[in-house]
Amino acid sequence: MTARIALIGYGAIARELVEHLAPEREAGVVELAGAVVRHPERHPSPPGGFVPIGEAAARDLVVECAGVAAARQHGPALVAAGTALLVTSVGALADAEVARALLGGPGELVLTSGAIGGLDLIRAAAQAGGLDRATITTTKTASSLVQPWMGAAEAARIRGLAEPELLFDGTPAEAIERFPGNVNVAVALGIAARGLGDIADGLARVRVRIVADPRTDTSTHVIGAEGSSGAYRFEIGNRPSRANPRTSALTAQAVAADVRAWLARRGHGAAGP
Ligand SMILES: NC(=O)C1=CN([C@@H]2O[C@H](COP(=O)(O)OP(=O)(O)OC[C@H]3O[C@@H](n4cnc5c(N)ncnc54)[C@H](O)[C@@H]3O)[C@@H](O)[C@H]2O)C=CC1
Ligand SMILES: O=C([O-])CC(=O)C(=O)O
Repeated sequence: MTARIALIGYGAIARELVEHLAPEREAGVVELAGAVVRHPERHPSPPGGFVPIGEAAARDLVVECAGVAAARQHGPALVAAGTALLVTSVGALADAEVARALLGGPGELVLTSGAIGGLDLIRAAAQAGGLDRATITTTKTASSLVQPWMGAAEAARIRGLAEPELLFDGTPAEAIERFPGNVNVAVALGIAARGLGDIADGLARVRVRIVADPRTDTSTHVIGAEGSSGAYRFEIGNRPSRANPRTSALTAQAVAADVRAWLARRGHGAAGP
């Protein structure tokens, strides 16, 4: 049986996902059946063409790869309509009301680990009460951290940095509001660290640092965690996406793996463990 999948967003992640899913499309396991975007005229044509969100809701799976604001705008109604939703902009769940709606069903919600890893360990330790605190230090090229809310002078200063600079040190909720396209991974870490409690409990255990590095060509996430389960450190050095330097290329690869796991769960095809 063919699974019909719609995309929200048709930027770097969505287009790379289309390429990664070529084997499943050729085998007839997946049909990419349209993309929802705000400005079709600014995009190349996606497989299945541009569709309104109401049409996307009728697909077997909707994959959001459009941003935190788009996930908050469209996600709750899709899940309420019973549509399965795979969210890339995991930072959307830093808002408690949005998180409640997304986790409340009846549609299935899948959250990607995206540009990081090690969340299985963090989840297991936290659920056992063995994780007290975690940190994530995200380092990216200076220009990829410039945000629309920064003044022109601040943006130019960051683009012109000669040395690495700490741009942010605080909570995941604050980090995702200020850098929505850069630190969804910090909220994903907080969700894994929730243990058996609320997402807010997990987010409260995480401290986020964002570093602009004018000399790097890698997007790095260094995760530390500790508690009675042990002390852990993961260092992830990702190649940035060619199409969007804010985004690690691993993200679309992770989403493709999530789609394959979802297909296997729904009996649409085989996926390895
Ligand atoms: N979980 C993770 O590890 C990661 C998550 N992300 C998330 O994925 C998002 C997308 O990343 P990219 O593909 O690199 O961005 P991009 O900027 O290349 O593409 C974004 C696409 O979404 C569309 N879009 C924006 N707002 C929309 C809306 N309200 N409704 C419909 N379409 C809308 C844009 O027109 C564009 O087609 C990021 O903004 C970020 O939130 C990105 C990297 C890693
Ligand atoms: O792709 C990355 O390295 C991380 C990222 O942008 C995000 O989490 O939003």
